[in-house]
Amino acid sequence: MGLFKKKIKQEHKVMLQAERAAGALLPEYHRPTPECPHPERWHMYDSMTAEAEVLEFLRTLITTLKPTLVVETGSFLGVSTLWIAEGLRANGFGKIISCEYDPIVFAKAAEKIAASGLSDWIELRNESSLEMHIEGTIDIFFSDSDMPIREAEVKRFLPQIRPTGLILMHDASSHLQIVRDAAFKLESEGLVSAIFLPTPRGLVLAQKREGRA
Ligand SMILES: C[S@@+](CC[C@H](N)C(=O)[O-])C[C@H]1O[C@@H](n2cnc3c(N)ncnc32)[C@H](O)[C@@H]1O
Repeated sequence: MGLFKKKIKQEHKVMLQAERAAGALLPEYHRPTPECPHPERWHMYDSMTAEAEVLEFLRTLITTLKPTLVVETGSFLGVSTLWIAEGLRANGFGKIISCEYDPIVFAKAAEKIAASGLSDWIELRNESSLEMHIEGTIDIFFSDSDMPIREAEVKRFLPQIRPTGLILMHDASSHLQIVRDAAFKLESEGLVSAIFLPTPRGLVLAQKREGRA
């Protein structure tokens, strides 16, 4: 091994950790921020999957807003995809399209989704959010891929997002400044109105300005 040991990709490392944890809930591990001084009051399955409370919030948003089309970028192991799909199943209609560009992670997510009984509500794609093409109008856009590309991702899909719909940007805490800055920038350019939920990793809820009645 020594010098030539290949660096294991963070996503793959967390994937193996998640497998070993076998669905056990842990206290949230992200460090305190001024807006969220007690992250340990939240829970997580692993450091990539959204906080357990955020997953519950996603499902509730789906049953509250009754979307026809939800788009998620960054499926990871498909956990947030499944919580959203549960909301769709409770509604009795709608679909989520989720993309994951890493083929190894994608294969794991596909396996999990196939075993879940929720496949009918999910279209999982092994592609990049920056190349993905979506037909039709998006009711909820959940941006949860690589942090440096979130601004580009939201801008790419903005024309297709319904003015009464919602844009969610995960990892927007002041600790993970890059997504927070992207949301501030989108707001300062007049593209969206945003609120910043003080969860451990930060969650932006936004609505596009264009077309607002
Ligand atoms: C934070 S994890 C997603 C967590 C997941 N949404 C959840 O809460 O269960 C981010 C994932 O995005 C993937 N990713 C990164 N850049 C991407 C891109 N451009 N398109 C699609 N997936 C991407 C990574 O491989 C990783 O699995």
